[in-house]
Amino acid sequence: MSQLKPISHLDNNPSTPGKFKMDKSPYIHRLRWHSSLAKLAFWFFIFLGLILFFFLHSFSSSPPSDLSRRSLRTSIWGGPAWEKRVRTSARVRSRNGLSVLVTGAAGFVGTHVSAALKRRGDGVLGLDNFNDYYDPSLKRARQALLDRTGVFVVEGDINDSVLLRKLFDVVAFTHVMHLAAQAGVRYAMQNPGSYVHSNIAGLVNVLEVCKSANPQPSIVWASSSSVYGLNSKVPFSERDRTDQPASLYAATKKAGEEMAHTYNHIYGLSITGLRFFTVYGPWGRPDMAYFFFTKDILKGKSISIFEGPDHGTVARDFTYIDDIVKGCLASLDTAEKSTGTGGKKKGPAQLRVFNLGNTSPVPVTKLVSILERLLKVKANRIMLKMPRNGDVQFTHANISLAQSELGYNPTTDLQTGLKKFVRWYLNYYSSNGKKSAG
Ligand SMILES: O=C(O)[C@H]1O[C@H](OP(=O)(O)OP(=O)(O)OC[C@H]2O[C@@H](n3ccc(=O)[nH]c3=O)[C@H](O)[C@@H]2O)[C@H](O)[C@@H](O)[C@@H]1O
Repeated sequence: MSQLKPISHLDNNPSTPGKFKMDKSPYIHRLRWHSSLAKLAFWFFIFLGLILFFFLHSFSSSPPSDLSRRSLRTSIWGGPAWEKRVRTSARVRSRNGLSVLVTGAAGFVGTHVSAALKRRGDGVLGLDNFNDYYDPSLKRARQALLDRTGVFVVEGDINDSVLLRKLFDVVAFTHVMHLAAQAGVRYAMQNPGSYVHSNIAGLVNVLEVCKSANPQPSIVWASSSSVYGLNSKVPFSERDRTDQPASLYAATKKAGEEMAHTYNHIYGLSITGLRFFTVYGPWGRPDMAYFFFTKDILKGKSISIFEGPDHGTVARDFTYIDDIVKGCLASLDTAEKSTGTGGKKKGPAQLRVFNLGNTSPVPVTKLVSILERLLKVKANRIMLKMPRNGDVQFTHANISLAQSELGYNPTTDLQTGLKKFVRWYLNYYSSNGKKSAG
């Protein structure tokens, strides 16, 4: 009997030394057949028990890693009403408008870019997984803001290729503004897997879906000034070396730029990478220094300010969000069409990388002084030697390429931008006293 074959095969396998000494009478044979079955069942249940144990254990360990939190998250989507919302949100309302899928739409830059696109009549659909890297209630508040402007944010992960393909089935997006990422330089030491999950696997998934979409969209995505790493030539130009990342975060962004090259080369995807320089402003990210310095100064808590070797200045080319948004929109507007169809390249396609910075680095000590003045509270400063945590001592953007190709021209200095941030912060966190900055 064919069913017996695997068993007899198992029987011939000398897994226990005594097995082959047994009598081969039919009765004994049946007994042996039953005992093998019982053994199989026994080991099967032990195996099942072990799987169950590890499964439950991974749930109960606290706190769960960011990666596990992400992968456990399920999104609810689909159905005619959902598709209608998707279509309505992505509908273009101006002549020659774009139809843009914005990933990371409930993030800091994603919210501002989505709102700006919608305001000028482009079709916008958001996608965000609402992970809890920082307070998700802030992301929900941004979502509510977008909802009021007519942007629907679908809850889902960029690694979910079924969802992404579905979105492209429903809407023929002309552009993808890919901003979903695991951000933060220092957190990469705590949760490296989350960077691989979002910035490597997630990006590949987005590129895979875009390459097979018909028509292929043009892609603009967020790289980072951190790719310059240990580069000491200032200001940082797109032509400078970027092969010495100082953090895993930077390494994943650099890897993203290389993968962009590959997808452009093989599939004809039009891709533009934007190296953002320390973006700040209203609705910002609570994991960034200007944000948690504000919170801690107001609470009377001490703040650690990093300094370089020999008390060297640590400085950043802080860039205001409105300037970044202009750079993002200009990148979308100047993006050429992808050239592939059916997953095949038909001709050379555009591949670009731009610095989007402010061109005027400011020491972190000066940032703190501005905050003190705006908040009318003296900070309790603790000067600390910069820990080896992925930080670099300074950043400074050369923006001449973005100026000539995109017409990018940042106009907001740190004092002006922080004033707007502080106004937003006080208003957002003081309203009814319920919210807290974490
Ligand atoms: O430009 C970029 O590409 C990057 O900008 C920021 O990274 P970073 O410039 O390190 O911004 P913050 O984390 O806000 O730090 C700003 C400055 O404050 C300093 N710092 C930070 C934390 C702290 O406790 N003390 C302190 O002095 C840092 O060394 C840095 O010089 C973002 O967090 C990254 O996601 C982004 O990719």
